[in-house]
Amino acid sequence: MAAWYPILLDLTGKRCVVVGGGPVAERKANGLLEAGASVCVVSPRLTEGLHRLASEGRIEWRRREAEETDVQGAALLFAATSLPEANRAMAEAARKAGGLANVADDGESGDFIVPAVVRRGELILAASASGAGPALAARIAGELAVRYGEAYSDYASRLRHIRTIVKASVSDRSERRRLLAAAVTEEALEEWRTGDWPVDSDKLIARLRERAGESESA
Ligand SMILES: C[C@@]1(CC(=O)O)c2cc3[nH]c(cc4nc(cc5[nH]c(cc(n2)[C@H]1CCC(=O)O)[C@@](C)(CC(=O)O)[C@@H]5CCC(=O)O)C(CC(=O)O)=C4CCC(=O)O)c(CCC(=O)O)c3CC(=O)O
Ligand SMILES: NC(=O)C1=CN([C@@H]2O[C@H](COP(=O)(O)OP(=O)(O)OC[C@H]3O[C@@H](n4cnc5c(N)ncnc54)[C@H](O)[C@@H]3O)[C@@H](O)[C@H]2O)C=CC1
Repeated sequence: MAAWYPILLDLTGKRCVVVGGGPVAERKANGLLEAGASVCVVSPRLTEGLHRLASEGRIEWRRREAEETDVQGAALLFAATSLPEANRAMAEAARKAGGLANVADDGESGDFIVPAVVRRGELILAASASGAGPALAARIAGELAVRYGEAYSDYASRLRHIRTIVKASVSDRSERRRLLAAAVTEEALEEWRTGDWPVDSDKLIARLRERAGESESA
């Protein structure tokens, strides 16, 4: 069994080909669109959702059965037809063409599998059971979505700004690490979100030193 390596890919504008037009293909296509990929779906039929995306011009639709040439220029190939042999043949073709393939009916015969994902702006939470139980991955992602609510989207964008200030104002690396650890407690994140904004750099550093000191003496 594979010891899968988790990674976040930048797919902005990159060509990704999904073969198959059922609910599984739709889920993959939607995940790809969220990541800004350029999506092409090859299938004689589409779900209603995929149909809408095609008519809105958000995906390219090749209305026919998949052919090996469909993988040309694809960074990623998602084989999600109902035919295992077609899925395997397309994955093989994608690999030969230098891309990576996902096989929906048999994860192990592809190069990567897709985790269950929760997006909160720049915060991305992913859960995977390595194919042992996709429903478990989905359940855990559902729990993470409750634990890490919409506020985390603001938290992440404020934190990006704060980190830029800390990096520009504190040259000592261990001090930077100490301050940034103090910046990410739930209490601190809520303070950045609800406090006056934008923050004054000197005041922010002073406040972070205070917070770091408090947590160290606690
Ligand atoms: C290996 C993998 C390959 C891949 O697709 O990358 C794969 C393979 C298979 N899935 C199957 C079934 C189901 N898959 C789901 C759901 C999801 N499946 C996803 C990923 C993966 N599925 C990869 C492993 C990831 C991991 O384990 O971490 C998720 C996380 C992400 C996504 O697809 O976007 C998404 C949840 C999204 C969400 O809701 O958050 C449900 C639940 C449901 O539909 O409600 C069921 C029914 C219950 C069950 O069977 O467990 C079957 C049997 C098909 C059959 O019976 O014919 C196979 C084939 C096999 O058995 O290996
Ligand atoms: N990885 C996952 O999360 C899951 C995977 N599966 C597996 O994925 C497969 C697809 O699942 P669903 O979308 O529910 O199936 P589905 O049967 O609803 O859809 C299959 C789609 O493939 C198209 N198709 C069939 N032959 C084709 C070909 N040669 N070229 C291009 N398109 C072709 C059909 O027109 C249809 O749109 C299932 O057979 C199952 O084994 C099922 C559930 C979850």
